[in-house]
Amino acid sequence: MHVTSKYVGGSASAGRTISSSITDHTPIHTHTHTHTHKHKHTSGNSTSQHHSFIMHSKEHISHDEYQKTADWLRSHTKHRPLVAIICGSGLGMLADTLKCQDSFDYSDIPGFPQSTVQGHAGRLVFGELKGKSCVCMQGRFHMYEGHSLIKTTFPIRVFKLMGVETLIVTNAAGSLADGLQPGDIMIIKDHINFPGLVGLNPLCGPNDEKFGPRFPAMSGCYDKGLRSLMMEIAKQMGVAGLVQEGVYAMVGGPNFETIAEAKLLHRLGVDAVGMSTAPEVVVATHCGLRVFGLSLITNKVVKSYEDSESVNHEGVLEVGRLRSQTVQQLVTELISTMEINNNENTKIVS
Ligand SMILES: O=P(O)(O)O[C@@H]1C[C@H](O)[C@@H](CO)O1
Ligand code: HPA
Repeated sequence: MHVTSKYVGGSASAGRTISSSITDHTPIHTHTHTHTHKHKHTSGNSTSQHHSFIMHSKEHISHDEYQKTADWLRSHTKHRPLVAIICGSGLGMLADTLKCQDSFDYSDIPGFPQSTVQGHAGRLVFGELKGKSCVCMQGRFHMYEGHSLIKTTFPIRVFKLMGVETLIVTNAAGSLADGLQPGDIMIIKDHINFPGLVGLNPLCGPNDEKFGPRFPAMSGCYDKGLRSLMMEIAKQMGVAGLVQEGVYAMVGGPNFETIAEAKLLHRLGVDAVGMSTAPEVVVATHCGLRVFGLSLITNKVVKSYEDSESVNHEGVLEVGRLRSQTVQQLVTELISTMEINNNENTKIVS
């Protein structure tokens, strides 16, 4: 494997003591925060959102509806992306690095849900990363916002219909593993979809065979080749000490874990916990997308009654900002280096 890019700011040596600028490759210490949360207000009808959440298992979006949104986007942008990126909390800046941008507020895209979480801009950005056409979700949808899982994962099938072949998911997550510190980056090796295990699964309801089979396999849903490519890239960048593989667990949120829940997750072998990603990956795998996932560890999950620290969303966003450059460099290099099918979809329509 040959990784060609040069990096600015990475130390030559791997290991936890890598030093660079204070905002980048240094270990990050979290604090107990006492800020109150500010939520974005949207024009969405909260009553109908709540209703659709309750009705999640009966809700159905037809193939035509996904197609309509895909067609609308194709007619409004010259880009024909093969790679889609979902930006996690505090990681939206990745989209700003795209060249030749066409961007759309979610509220302007027919059929798109609205993002309501602070730190999620609510914009779809098309553009080029290292000459490769990409689409980036600056803000994702979470179950706890009141979206049904069908709505939460709506963009994935739209991307599929637009010709996307690879999905890169990023998220902010709390660590259970002793070896994962705030500021570390976890390549997702596998996930535990807690809502899915009890039937809160976007694939519930009538199966659309045009997207995939009724009973899709999920073993190997995080592409092995891309995982090892990312490790190689991290070594080349001199940040291998910040990067390791692990298991992500999705919980429903929006509250962070109790100490008893944290102990349970730890005993189950969960390395990092968050409130997203698994439904997106399930839908992407169902429709045959290749998936790569990355968690930015923003906090340690409190798992001792002696510990007086507590986590909050502002702290999560802060670590996202501090590590955004490293995450951007890693993802950019992954896209630049990975093999992408070179069919007519890669071309920009003039
Ligand atoms: O969208 P992600 O999964 O990155 O967001 C995480 C989980 C919650 O939405 C939020 C908690 O701070 O960050
Ligand atoms: N728990 C759940 N979700 C999260 C966390 C956490 O500690 N940190 C960021 N997202």
